[in-house]
Amino acid sequence: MLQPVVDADAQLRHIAAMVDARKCPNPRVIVTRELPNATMDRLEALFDTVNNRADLAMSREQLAEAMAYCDVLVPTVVDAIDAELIAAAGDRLKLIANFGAGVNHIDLKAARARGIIVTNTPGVLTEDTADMTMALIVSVPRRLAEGEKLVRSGEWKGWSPGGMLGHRIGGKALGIVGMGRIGQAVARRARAFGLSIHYHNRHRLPKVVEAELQAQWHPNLDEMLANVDILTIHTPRNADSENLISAERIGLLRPHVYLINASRGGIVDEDAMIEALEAGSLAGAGLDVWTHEPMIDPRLLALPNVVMTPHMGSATFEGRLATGERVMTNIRMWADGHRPPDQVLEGWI
Ligand SMILES: NC(=O)c1ccc[n+]([C@@H]2O[C@H](COP(=O)([O-])OP(=O)(O)OC[C@H]3O[C@@H](n4cnc5c(N)ncnc54)[C@H](O)[C@@H]3O)[C@@H](O)[C@H]2O)c1
Ligand SMILES: O=C(O)[C@H](O)CO
Repeated sequence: MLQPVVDADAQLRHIAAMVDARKCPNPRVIVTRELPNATMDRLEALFDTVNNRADLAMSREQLAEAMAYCDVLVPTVVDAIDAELIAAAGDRLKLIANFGAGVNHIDLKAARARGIIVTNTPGVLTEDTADMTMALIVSVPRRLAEGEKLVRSGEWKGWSPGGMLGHRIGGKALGIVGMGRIGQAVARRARAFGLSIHYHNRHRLPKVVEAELQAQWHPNLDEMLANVDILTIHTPRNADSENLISAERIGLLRPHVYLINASRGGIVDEDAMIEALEAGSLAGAGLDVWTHEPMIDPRLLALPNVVMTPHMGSATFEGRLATGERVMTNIRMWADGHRPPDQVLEGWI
């Protein structure tokens, strides 16, 4: 008779002990930046939390100190959690529960090498960011910022047939690069504005979703770029999307095209985009994110056909509270010994 290779009871005891070891009933949580009061209060009620109650990002030294003494770090997009900081983190640090969807400021590979789980907050910011993107899609061709500036200047002389003419968006072709949550939410809005939807994504969407969005898949990004009137970017910034909209690809866009980016700086070659705008080979841009945030290339400030917002795509009171809840769910699930629902893995985001 075959003998079992391992004693099943012993194996179960071993698994139970491992789960217990992972349970962390009252983890020390350090939050790097002031969050909504309700979120900070709940974090303090639920965990052994140290909130940074200042609306100032931590210095690198403060981050290193925090990472030496906590079980869970709650950073935001402005905290560069690079390989060096992760390598120097204390043994206690087991979870980085990011307050936000994008995690390009965290070195996922280095975190995995140290056995540190990283989570984000997908879904709760989707509609707000799509609203802001849609606002940029409308604002740039219709010259909203220029019009607002004219009224404020006191220089407006009244209505005229040729005054403030822009371009209609209805009937135009919208190209969406990155058709995930936000890309799809933008597509829904854009359909209502009469735009036709074209998309390029790492994976093709299920036929039923394509049908609902009336979206046409373009496996070849270059081919899509050469045929759209408005281009909007919604991929995360990752190894594959870095400089995805390169100088060469900007060169494929027709001169009447508007480029919108509410995803991340670094995906679009900002220098090449500015040169195209200055040369008139790109009609305009709507930008919520920047290559060197919060520094803005001064050449952009001089361009009237660029609408600029300060990384505020997800900035709603409701969205911030929901983001906080998502962070707490991830911490609670992890502390109870489960896999947190929003774990992100390098190569999957
Ligand atoms: N401006 C803001 O305030 C704000 C707010 C929220 C999110 N964001 C940004 O938006 C990004 C997208 O968020 P989401 O919730 O839609 O993410 P998501 O994961 O739901 O969707 C991303 C999509 O991009 C695709 N993708 C990834 N890399 C690609 C590549 N190289 N080429 C083509 N497709 C690629 C993925 O397959 C996925 O379908 C976030 O990562 C974040 O950087 C910005
Ligand atoms: O990615 C996000 O959630 C926003 O850009 C803020 O981090």
